[in-house]
Amino acid sequence: MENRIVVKCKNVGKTFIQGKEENEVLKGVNLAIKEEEFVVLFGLAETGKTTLLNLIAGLEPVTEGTIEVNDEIVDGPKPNRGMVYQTTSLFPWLTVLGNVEFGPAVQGIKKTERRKKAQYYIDLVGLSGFEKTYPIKLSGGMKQRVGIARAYCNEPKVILMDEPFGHLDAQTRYLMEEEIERICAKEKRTVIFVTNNIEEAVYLADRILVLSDKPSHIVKEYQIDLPRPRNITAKEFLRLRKEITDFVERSAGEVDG
Ligand SMILES: Nc1ncnc2c1ncn2[C@@H]1O[C@H](COP(=O)(O)OP(=O)(O)OP(=O)(O)O)[C@@H](O)[C@H]1O
Repeated sequence: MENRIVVKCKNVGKTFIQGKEENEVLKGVNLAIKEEEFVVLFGLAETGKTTLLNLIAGLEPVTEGTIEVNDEIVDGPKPNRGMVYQTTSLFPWLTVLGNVEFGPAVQGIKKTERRKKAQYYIDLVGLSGFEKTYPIKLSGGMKQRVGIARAYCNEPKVILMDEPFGHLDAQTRYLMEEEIERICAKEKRTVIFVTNNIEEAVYLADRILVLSDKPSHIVKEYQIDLPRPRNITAKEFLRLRKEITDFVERSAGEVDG
């Protein structure tokens, strides 16, 4: 059976107004993302990837068009959309367990039930044994694991990840890409993942949506049907990586001159 559509953007536009300046960042964005699909938003710097993610999260209002998540118009943040940021803003006064169970606690889920849930996701992200540790004692990669567990623990319909590995060193980044692949295979969710790293995009995505320059819209999409886990040195992987890079550079070049 065809998976149903969970996220829909219809003719979405976003203009920021700062004083007398108007900055039209997105214009005519149309997309449809299926249940359990892993979609990467890819584009050069400042093409509005984070802005689009924030609109889908309901953290910013659209200026034009509509966004629907799970058949509901987005008009503010909701627990059915979980965010994982580049620098994970963990609560420093809470332990790993406290951070992960924070969402369910706010939603009023009883202690035994939310503990069980939190423990499941802590184990899933490979942090068993660190339940009582405070964020200050964790490495960057471990903090991102907590951020992922925290997002999953709300059991959202859609997980939105904004360059979650952008600040990690290369080695940890590779490891976390493998980890997210493993986590997604076990806990199927709809994921929208922002990156400007092409290798990461091809490694993780079921589908890559390429954003144009500002005002941005989706200029191209690539269905990535390579078997998982993917081999970053495989011929087809390298071919796709080059094809997408060439496309993005060519389209940027057309605008530049
Ligand atoms: N809250 C805001 N107020 C005003 N302008 C904003 C705001 N958020 C983003 N912008 C502007 O929107 C444009 C796109 O920024 P955005 O961060 O969405 O791009 P991006 O593709 O995610 O960039 P990068 O890859 O560099 O992180 C930029 O010109 C930025 O200045």
